[in-house]
Amino acid sequence: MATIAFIGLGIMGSPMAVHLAEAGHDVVGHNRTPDKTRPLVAAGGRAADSVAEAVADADVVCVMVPDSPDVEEVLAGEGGVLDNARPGSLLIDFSSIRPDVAVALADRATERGFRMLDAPVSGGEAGAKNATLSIMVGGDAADFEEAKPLFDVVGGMVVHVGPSGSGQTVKAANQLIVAANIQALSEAVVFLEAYGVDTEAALTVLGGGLAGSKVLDQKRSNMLSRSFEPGFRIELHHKDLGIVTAAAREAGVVVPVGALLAQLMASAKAVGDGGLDHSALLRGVERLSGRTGR
Ligand SMILES: NC(=O)c1ccc[n+]([C@@H]2O[C@H](COP(=O)([O-])OP(=O)(O)OC[C@H]3O[C@@H](n4cnc5c(N)ncnc54)[C@H](O)[C@@H]3O)[C@@H](O)[C@H]2O)c1
Repeated sequence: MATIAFIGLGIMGSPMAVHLAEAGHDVVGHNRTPDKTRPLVAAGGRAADSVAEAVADADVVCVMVPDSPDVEEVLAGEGGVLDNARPGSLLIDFSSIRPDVAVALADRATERGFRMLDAPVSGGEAGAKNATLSIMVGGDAADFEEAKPLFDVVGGMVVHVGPSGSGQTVKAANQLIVAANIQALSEAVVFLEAYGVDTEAALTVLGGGLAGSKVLDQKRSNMLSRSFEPGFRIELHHKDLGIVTAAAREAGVVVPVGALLAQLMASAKAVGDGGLDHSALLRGVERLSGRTGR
């Protein structure tokens, strides 16, 4: 059993760390707001007051924080992982960040004697709670094989997709697909309601055909009941669409739907919806259609 430091115990990190502790690993968690360590401690893990304390004895360091600058701070900032973990230990970044930042951080980690994998996840809060996440892993194949038993504790579909940064590139594609799916579903729901169709019945039959999706299964109740507690915040998905559009531009690939989705999410943030679940893109459809207030 490994000693695992887990930095970032939010919506995703907390249940992931709990699963690792329940699997028998010695998990030491740290979060900027300390009360978030409670579920891990209740599951037999330990809480640390700082990154330095959490990583001091770790064989493996897991990171699950919001954005590229957060991962840079946790790894390379003052009091961070690179200065305080044991060289040789394996660093796994589960956060969704820019692929170029992932590559740069892996290079810095390697220079300091660490090994590093980028391992962003998909499956949402439900996937984290049920340990059924899809995990797309970039980095060295031997390091992936070493980490695979840990990935299997928190994940369902776990795939090594290529060298360092590849996991983040795949995750960017994932976020483009999910956002388009949610926007289309939102538009369909508002459209069906405008015609007075029984939306429950409609989504049930749609779910059995080619329009069926995990997005439909997981987000239909949020949309129909207009309950948008996250889940996955629009502001985080907007961050991911920024990654998609920048990386696509860099590669000379045109992503008009991605660019539009980034604008729609920026509009949602501008009206104060950034902290809501991404299924609240439906509110934007209602606003544009003059159908608010349901
Ligand atoms: N929520 C989802 O459905 C989902 C799904 C897949 C991927 N993701 C990705 O996973 C990552 C985390 O998302 P989340 O929804 O769990 O976010 P979250 O905001 O709920 O959790 C992030 C946690 O990190 C902590 N944190 C931030 N900076 C820190 C630092 N420097 N030191 C210690 N703790 C720090 C925060 O206090 C917070 O508790 C993001 O990159 C997101 O895009 C989220």
